Amino acid sequence: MPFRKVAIIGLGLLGGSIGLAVREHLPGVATTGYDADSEVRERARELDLAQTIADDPAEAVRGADLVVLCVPVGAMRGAAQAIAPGLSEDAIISDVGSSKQRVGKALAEELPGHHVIPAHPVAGTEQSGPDAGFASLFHQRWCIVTPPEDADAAKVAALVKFWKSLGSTVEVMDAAHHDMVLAVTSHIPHLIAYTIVGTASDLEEVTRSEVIKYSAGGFRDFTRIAASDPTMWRDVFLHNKDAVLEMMDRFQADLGSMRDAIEADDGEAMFDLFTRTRAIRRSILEQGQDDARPDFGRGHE
Ligand SMILES: NC(=O)c1ccc[n+]([C@@H]2O[C@H](COP(=O)([O-])OP(=O)(O)OC[C@H]3O[C@@H](n4cnc5c(N)ncnc54)[C@H](O)[C@@H]3O)[C@@H](O)[C@H]2O)c1
Ligand SMILES: O=C(O)C(=O)C[C@]1(C(=O)O)C=C[C@@H](O)C=C1
Repeated sequence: MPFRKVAIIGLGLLGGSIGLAVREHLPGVATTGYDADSEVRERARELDLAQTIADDPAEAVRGADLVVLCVPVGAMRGAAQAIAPGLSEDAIISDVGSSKQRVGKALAEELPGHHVIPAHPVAGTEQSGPDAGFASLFHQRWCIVTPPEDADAAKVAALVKFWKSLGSTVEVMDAAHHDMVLAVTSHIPHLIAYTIVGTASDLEEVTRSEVIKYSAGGFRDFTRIAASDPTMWRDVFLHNKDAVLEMMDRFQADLGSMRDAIEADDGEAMFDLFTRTRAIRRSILEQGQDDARPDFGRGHE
């Protein structure tokens, strides 16, 4: 492994999981952690999420050859400013943020002359906080690395190797492309879940208790997604605004077409779409990229 010491800034679901995963998969690699919230630091010590938990961000990154920022995307710039005084010259500074263009720009602006290589493990749950982390989170999951054009190839290779060691399949991609793809596959689905659960709870004739009572089926899946962390997702929508708005326009147009099909009793249009979407789900299952993988979901519902 090209790294001797990994510093993790932000010790919630992602940061905690990285700490636990490094201990399991890379036992020779030292870990330090820091979180802006002193209660999270305390809990991280109890849970042993990293070998050392520092009370100061610059102290946490001192001597680290890989620093991974695991804070909400809106907090990345501030976290970069806070670690700057402690960074080694040849350290890689990466992150796990769900949107990449603005995060990459903020990190590059705050850390000129450093090796900034953003990344996004496409792995998570609706849970947050230090108790939510688990070592197998990244198993059989994509991790998308979005290096700037002038990135040092050896440093990119080292980061790719790190994520592979934690069980991920790695793809290197342009940040703008990442943001467009993830807007469709992750950000808009969360927006739809937040909206539909909000709509259901707002409806006067569907009381809150009935929403809970009858949510055993498909609606329950939406409520899981809609329970995701409000700070994280507010930041994602604001930081990937352009791609999210573009995809929302597409989605609204498609929703309008579906409305027209229902109004016109056009069963064929509906049947064709539902057949296509069923095939997509089946191909996802065939590729093994699903919650049905053996070590996922248990104990994290
Ligand atoms: N939750 C997911 O499913 C998921 C999946 C992939 C990527 N991500 C990304 O990972 C990042 C972290 O998400 P999470 O789910 O672990 O959130 P989380 O709420 O579980 O943890 C975030 C932690 O960051 C800390 N923090 C906030 N500002 C800080 C700062 N300036 N310095 C140090 N610590 C700070 C918070 O106190 C909190 O403990 C986000 O950027 C998110 O977009 C999340
Ligand atoms: O499974 C979930 O609960 C998730 O929402 C995980 C999920 C996703 O949309 O796939 C959420 C945000 C991330 O940036 C990566 C993964």
